[in-house]
Amino acid sequence: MAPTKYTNRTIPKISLLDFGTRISEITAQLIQAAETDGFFGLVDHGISSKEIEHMFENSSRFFSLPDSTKSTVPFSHLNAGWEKNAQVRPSTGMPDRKESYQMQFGSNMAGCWLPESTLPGFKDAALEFMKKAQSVSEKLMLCFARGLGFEDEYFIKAHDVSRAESQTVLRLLHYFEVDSTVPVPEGYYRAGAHVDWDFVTLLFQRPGQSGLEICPGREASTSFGIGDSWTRVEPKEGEIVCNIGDLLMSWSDDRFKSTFHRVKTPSVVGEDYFGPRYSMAYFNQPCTDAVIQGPLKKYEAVTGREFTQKAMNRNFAALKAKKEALEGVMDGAAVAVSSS
Ligand SMILES: O=C(O)CCC(=O)C(=O)O
Ligand SMILES: [Fe+2]
Repeated sequence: MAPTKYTNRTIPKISLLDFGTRISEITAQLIQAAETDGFFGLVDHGISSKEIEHMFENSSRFFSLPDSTKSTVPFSHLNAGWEKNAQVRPSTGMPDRKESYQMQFGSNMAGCWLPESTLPGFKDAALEFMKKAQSVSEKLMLCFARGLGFEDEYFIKAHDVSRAESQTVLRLLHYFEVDSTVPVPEGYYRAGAHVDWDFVTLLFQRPGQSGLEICPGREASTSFGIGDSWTRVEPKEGEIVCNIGDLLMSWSDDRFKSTFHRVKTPSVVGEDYFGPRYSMAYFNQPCTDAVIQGPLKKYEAVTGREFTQKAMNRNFAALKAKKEALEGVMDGAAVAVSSS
């Protein structure tokens, strides 16, 4: 693979400790991070390392089931369910080397949960963890609302997970172990470079299972950050890595930056991590009927449903262009387009 240029950048670390009394200070830090890097690490957020690890154990339980069982809850056009080697990124034109399982709170999950007898306790544990991730997300939403001059509850209402219109997703990810003796073909990524389409993503990683890389800022970026200088983000126990998605970028009239990121396929022995990588991404998606427009009205108002549809269409168009450029390489590959 062509060598990547790396730069050491410090990603802002933001503590949510004493949220009620420190809210102004936290808001200022979040706005600063959102305007510059588009990425930040959250600590003292109220989800313990034990709770995160417990959800990772549930994730491993799910992924260690046979494919024939997981395939009974396949990925659906409602952005829920299981896929394997099927998410093709426009940046690479190749399927990510991974499997993932997406869960939502409401009826979009109909037929996408495994029976209790197959995976006892899993659904309850997942929903409980999702509620915790939601409560952290709502703190961020309150601060972003204040920073943009909206009323405090504005974004929280637009992402109400108790409503049937909710589209918010927890994605469990499993990247397969890589054989260090086999050279990595050009263009292979565990997850190809992309931006997320959501409001803000909360990413949970397991210490030691590295590979996440980010390319901060947006204006100066080349297409998908290829050729730009990247920064590795090492997983730290208890820390949630957050990134601004396209939705918040648009809802802030481009004041906040949605940022390219990817997961490298390990290739350098002694430097990269070749073992399996598990991560979990909580994508804050707008309710289908939420109306999205920034305070400066830079973009036309759209609903949450239209925003998601447009993002999917853009992704499909970019993918089609990439496929045509790579004619033949992609024949027969199934395509899953989802939250990122
Ligand atoms: O696994 C990771 O660290 C990144 C996952 C990601 O960016 C995504 O699924 O959108
Ligand atoms: Fe992502």
